This record gives sequence, structure tokens and C-alpha cells, in this order.
Amino acid sequence: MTNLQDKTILITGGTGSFGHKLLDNVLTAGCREIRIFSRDELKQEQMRIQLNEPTVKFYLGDIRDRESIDGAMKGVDLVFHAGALKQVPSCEFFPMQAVMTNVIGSHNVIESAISHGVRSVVCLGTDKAVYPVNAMGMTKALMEKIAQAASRQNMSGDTIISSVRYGNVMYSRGSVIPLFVEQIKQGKPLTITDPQMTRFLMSLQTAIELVLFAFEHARQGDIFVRKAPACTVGDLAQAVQNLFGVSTPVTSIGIRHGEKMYEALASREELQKAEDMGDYFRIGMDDRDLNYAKYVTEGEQAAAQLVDYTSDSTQRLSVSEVEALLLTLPELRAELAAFQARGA
Ligand SMILES: O=c1ccn([C@@H]2O[C@H](COP(=O)(O)OP(=O)(O)O[C@H]3O[C@H](CO)[C@H](O)[C@H](O)[C@H]3O)[C@@H](O)[C@H]2O)c(=O)[nH]1
Repeated sequence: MTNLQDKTILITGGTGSFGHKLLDNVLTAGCREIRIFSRDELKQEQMRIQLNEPTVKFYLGDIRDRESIDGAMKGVDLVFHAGALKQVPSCEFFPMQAVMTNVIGSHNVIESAISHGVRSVVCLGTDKAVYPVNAMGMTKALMEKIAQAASRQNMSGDTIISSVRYGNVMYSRGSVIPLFVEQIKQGKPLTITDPQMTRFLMSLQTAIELVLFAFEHARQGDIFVRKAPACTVGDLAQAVQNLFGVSTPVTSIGIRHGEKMYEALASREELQKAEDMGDYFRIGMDDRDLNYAKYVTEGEQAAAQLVDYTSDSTQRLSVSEVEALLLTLPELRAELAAFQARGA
């Protein structure tokens, strides 16, 4: 377990599912204080009542507002920066909102952390930041660039700044697995965008492990990726149907705004300089300085022999393997038990 004894932790966007799960993991680690920073007073109130834990403190604010983040940063040792706009469709329709939260907000968090002498900042990102096609991914890609630019300017400073990239977190709010479960419960057809579309599959617990791994191992400007298996959406739908013992019809709805057929967790150029750490890749930053000649005349060798690390090229799970993975999710097991009880 990561050594968090006597540390003060700040979690931006801390009232979300990541914040809750991270708390599950670190509440017994002997932290001096855990600060939850977010905009939503109702969610904070619910979390405060549910936890009833004196070491957890709540800070109302918005990462877009530097003053509010400065107010929460005093005395902090470690920041997990999870505050973001994450929904692909809403960022597509309101890209400037994504810029303000994911780009300017991340800049505020990083600069505030540096000026308060925080030891480590881990910024949470997404596979959608690699070869981005939607505003959510583009703004998260810029967050990584901002983290690395701040790292380059702080090579000898006190604050280590790193980023991580998630794949799809299974059963996260608004995602496809709970949607399929709901459709089955209501006896409706399953809506499939494209049965051949692939996505990395990651549990929330694995995502937490990735963030803690980054905290433990980060060097200035690193990006960490957790290796993960993937499946096609068609197989995912089939696996959910099999577990619920139904054969509901399937409707094809086509690719949605800003979607890709497959996601990439790391590009071939990144893999060329990445360190394979077993379950993880460490992608070191390009730490050449602002001597432009190096960029123009001294490029790096092409990574022609490598392939991108994508949901198409990673380990592909079969339908029965997806079923087994789904059964590890407590939320899905609970839905399944209720569904079976209803049918009994
Ligand atoms: O009715 C649907 C909805 C989705 N899909 C497919 O299921 C896969 C997963 O879709 P999700 O909506 O669960 O996940 P996304 O990859 O689109 O993106 C998810 O993860 C992102 C973070 O990376 C954001 O949080 C986003 O809002 C969230 O939906 C995709 O191939 C999608 O095309 C369907 O087949 N049918």
C-alpha cells in the first residue's frame, strides 16, 4: 500500500465515483487530512453524512476559479486531480465549457500546487486524449501538455506532476453497461452503435490502482497507462444478455457524435520511448528545452516498427471472458440478483 501516513491529500472532483472509491482505498492509510474539492454542495453534504469521518474535509469551489483552489491547497502534500467535464456529447456541444474546466481548470490546479510546494500532482486523463477526435479528448490532451510544460519548467522544483490515462471504467455513470442492464430490465431492445467497435475495459478499482501507482513511481512529467484488455460492443451486449439469460433483440443505432471505432491508450511514438513496467507503461515526457533547433533538425528515429496500443491491438476478450469480468462488478451482481429474484 502506498505510504500516505500523515499526508494531506486533495481530491479535485472528489464527490464523483473516483473520489468515493479512492476514499475506500485510503481511509485507513493514516492520512492527516483528505480534502474533497468540488462544485456540488448537495453531493458534498450527502458524502459528509454518509462518511461521518473527521479526517475528511469538504471544500466548495470550482477549479476554474484559482482563488477557490488556492484556498484548499494550503498544507497539501498530494493532489489527485479528477475534476473534469467527462461526457463526450456535452463537451461536443459546449467545447468552451470543456476548455474552461479541463484546460484552464487543470492549469489552475497545477500552478496552485506548485506555488504551495505540493509534493505530487496526479492528473486523471483518458484514452480519448490520444489521437483525439472529440472536444473531451482534445481538452484532456491539452491537460497533459500543460502538465508536461509545467514539469519542464519545474525540473528541479519540489512538485512532481504526472498524468494517467484511463480506458472505459466499467459501470461508470451514464456508460453502456448500466444502459444495457436497464434496457434488459425494461424489456427493451439493446441499442448497439456498431458491433465491431472496441473499448478497453477497466474496473474502478484498477483505475484507482493506476493513480496510486503514478503517485508512487512518477518522475517529472510522466504519463502512466495501465494495460487493459478490450472487447467489441457486440460481444459486450451478448455477454450481458447471457448473464441475464435473455435474448432481447438488438437495434443498431450507428456511431454517435465524436466517437471512434477503437480507442488508443498510447501512440507508437510514445511507446518507442515508454518503459514497460509490467502491468503499466511509463511514458516519459519529451524534456528537450526550448531550443527549437532540436525540434527542427534533431528529430527522433521513427517508430515505424511499433503499433499503437489500441483497443483493437490489445488482448481481445471472448464473450465468456467478458461475462467473467462483468461478474467481478458488485453493481452488476446486485442487478443480476434482483432480476433473478423478480423472475423467480
Ligand atoms: O447505447 C449505446 C451506447 C454506447 N454504445 C457503445 O458502447 C461503447 C462504450 O460506450 P460508453 O458510452 O460507455 O463509453 P464511451 O467510450 O463513449 O465514453 C465513456 O467514457 C468517457 C471517458 O473516457 C466519458 O466519460 C464518456 O462520457 C463515457 O460515456 C462505445 O463503443 C459505444 O459506441 C452502444 O453500443 N450503445
